[in-house]
Amino acid sequence: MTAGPAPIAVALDAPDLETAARWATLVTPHVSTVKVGLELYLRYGPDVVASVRGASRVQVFLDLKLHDIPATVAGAARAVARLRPAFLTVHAAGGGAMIRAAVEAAPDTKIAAVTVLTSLKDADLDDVGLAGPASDAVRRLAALAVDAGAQALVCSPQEAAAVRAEVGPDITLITPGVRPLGADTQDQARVATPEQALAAGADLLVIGRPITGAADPGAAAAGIAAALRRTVPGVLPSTLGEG
Ligand SMILES: O=C(O)c1cc(=O)[nH]c(=O)n1[C@@H]1O[C@H](COP(=O)(O)O)[C@@H](O)[C@H]1O
Repeated sequence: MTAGPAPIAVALDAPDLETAARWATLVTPHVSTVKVGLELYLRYGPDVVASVRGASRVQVFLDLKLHDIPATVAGAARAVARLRPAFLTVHAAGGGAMIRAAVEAAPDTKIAAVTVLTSLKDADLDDVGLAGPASDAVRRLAALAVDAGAQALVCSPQEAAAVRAEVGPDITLITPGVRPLGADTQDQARVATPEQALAAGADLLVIGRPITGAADPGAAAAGIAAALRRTVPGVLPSTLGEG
């Protein structure tokens, strides 16, 4: 990997805007992307995107995990498209027509289809009506989403290599469930280290609490970025979106 921001999306899952903006300022010298999720967006609305983007050129990943009938998802995607996020998440389980509706409604944003949440383990899949194991369900949903036009996929690093083999090189693979060696997994079930995720073919690693929960989030982000450079030389993110 060359110098420059690392292919990391820092999940700004903060209870208030001041904290999120502070984290964003601290990490943006080191990472390519910041992620705004439901906690911030539902509290502060669309203005939050400009607040965390600040004066930087960091990509904003809008993680709203839309999951509804196609017309409703199209309307929601259209409503946020003007914010020009690099990525917008939808749940792949909403089906092909729903994913296609989002893709058509937000032409300047990569629609990222969430396959199987990284908090679920194989034993949980029965309960939510998915035929497991997780690796099979992820591959099925990944293929469905790409057929429907999704330009990005969200899966755990444990499935990244299999998904890459399934969908080819042009799809942006995004992996949450990333934990540096020895870090607490918290509510994540299917995890791997940042180095393993990148080596498995991920283009963008979503990392939240291991960075934002550190005493110095900027130093934590810089440390993970440096470790990636050391251990995965020559690996460049292939298809990061425009922000
Ligand atoms: O869509 C996501 O970003 C996502 C999908 C998924 O399967 N698992 C998952 O953890 N995420 C998000 O990734 C982030 C992970 O945060 P940490 O567990 O703190 O690193 C959170 O903001 C989640 O909402």
